[in-house]
Amino acid sequence: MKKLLIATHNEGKAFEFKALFEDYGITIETLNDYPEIPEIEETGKTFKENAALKAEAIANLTNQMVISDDSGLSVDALDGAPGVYSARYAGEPKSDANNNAKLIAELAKTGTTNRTAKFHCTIAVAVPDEATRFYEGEIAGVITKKAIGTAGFGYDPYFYVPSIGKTTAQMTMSEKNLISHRGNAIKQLALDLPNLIALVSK
Ligand SMILES: O=c1[nH]c(=O)c2ncn([C@@H]3O[C@H](COP(=O)(O)OP(=O)(O)OP(=O)(O)O)[C@@H](O)[C@H]3O)c2[nH]1
Ligand SMILES: [Mg+2]
Repeated sequence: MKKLLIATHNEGKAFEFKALFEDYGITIETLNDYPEIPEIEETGKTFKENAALKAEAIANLTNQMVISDDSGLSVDALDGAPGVYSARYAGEPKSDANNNAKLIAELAKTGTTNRTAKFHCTIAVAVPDEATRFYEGEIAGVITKKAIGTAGFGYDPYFYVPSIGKTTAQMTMSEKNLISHRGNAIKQLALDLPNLIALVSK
């Protein structure tokens, strides 16, 4: 297994996957390398449902093992929002800047001092005619009032990790990958790598 297709258009995720899989000698392709593949609608109500939708559709279209990532931010004071709508919280077309502005406005509206949140990531691995496998990861944090840091993507400038003393946008990619929801999900996947390699070489 030298090349793996990640069913994503998100360059921020793709960068993190590339760095994480490099350590295993695996090269990553994304949907940006396959412009002919149509957009898969994320109609699921959970990260797991959406991750399955994306991985299974693309595995069936390309007849190969495909990995997907469905992830997002859940804010306690907003009853778990933006959750599965994280990428399109402020509507289409997707915009990190508009999503962050809405997040800060919605939190301010509640008048609460509780700014705890978590990032969640579900990775799905689909192979045609096989049961899809899932790997999950989370990281806890606190939403800042102002943007801090310029690295990463999405909500990173507003996601402060108390145990590290930085937002995820102040971390290098390897620092973030060591502790992040995506890094933690990939650690679970890595534990299962022998089974995945057996699946793909069937
Ligand atoms: O600051 C962040 N740091 C992260 O590490 C992170 N991981 C996820 N997110 C947010 O959650 C959405 C995923 O939604 P999502 O899983 O549907 O992905 P997406 O639509 O961006 O791409 P695709 O993989 O579906 O093509 C993203 O767009 C972001 O807003 C993150 N924000
Ligand atoms: Mg998406």
